Amino acid sequence: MNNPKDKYEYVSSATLPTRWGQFRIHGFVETDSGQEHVALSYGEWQPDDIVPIRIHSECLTGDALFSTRCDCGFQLEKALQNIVAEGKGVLLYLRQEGRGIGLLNKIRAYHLQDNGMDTVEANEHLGFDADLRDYAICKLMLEKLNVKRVSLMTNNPKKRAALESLGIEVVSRTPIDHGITKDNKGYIRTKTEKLGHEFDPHLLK
Ligand SMILES: Nc1nc2c(ncn2[C@@H]2O[C@H](COP(=O)(O)OP(=O)(O)OP(=O)(O)O)[C@@H](O)[C@H]2O)c(=O)[nH]1
Ligand SMILES: [Zn+2]
Repeated sequence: MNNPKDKYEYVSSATLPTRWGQFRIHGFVETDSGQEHVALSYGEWQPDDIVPIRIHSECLTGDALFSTRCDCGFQLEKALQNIVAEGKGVLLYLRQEGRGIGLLNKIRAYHLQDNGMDTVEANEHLGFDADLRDYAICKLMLEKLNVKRVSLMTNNPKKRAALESLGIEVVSRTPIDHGITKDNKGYIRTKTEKLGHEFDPHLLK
């Protein structure tokens, strides 16, 4: 069981019609923990083509409950729209809620932020690192979908570095700066200052 490939398994695929077009959904599981992840794919490509992709970290509040406290829901929608507009692409939806601390701990962290801490201070106050995410499963997901070269939609340089360390060629990065609101500007500023995210400073004024 030391082979990292044994840690993750592909399970099944199906069609997934969405508001923007007809995707396919592919299910994967982490064998030790039972944690489930999905990939959405759209269109077709050859193995050497550059495929637009987004790695999206689960955010129940933003993705499903319409929260404007972060930019996740807006980015998710924009990523799917971009993929359809490009005619092909992949969204890796990783179940790493709250940058890996889980939903209820994220609510604890939000509570601390309601009382003045920033997103990094709140994680640390709860005894967590600022960002606990692991991207290793992306390798199996992209292999399964025949993707070797990508253009990556993100503002987070750690995602680019993680893919490159897994042997994926990141040919370019596309900023995804949709969904900056009065409710999340401070949060996004902290991401820029403390977590290394790249945002156009004019958007954060
Ligand atoms: N612990 C914690 N997690 C948060 C908080 N706000 C959002 N998240 C989680 O952060 C993750 C998204 O990370 P972001 O930093 O917004 O963006 P990113 O994925 O690093 O980078 P992009 O690709 O540019 O979107 C999701 O899992 C959210 O649930 C917070 O205040 N505390
Ligand atoms: Zn979010």
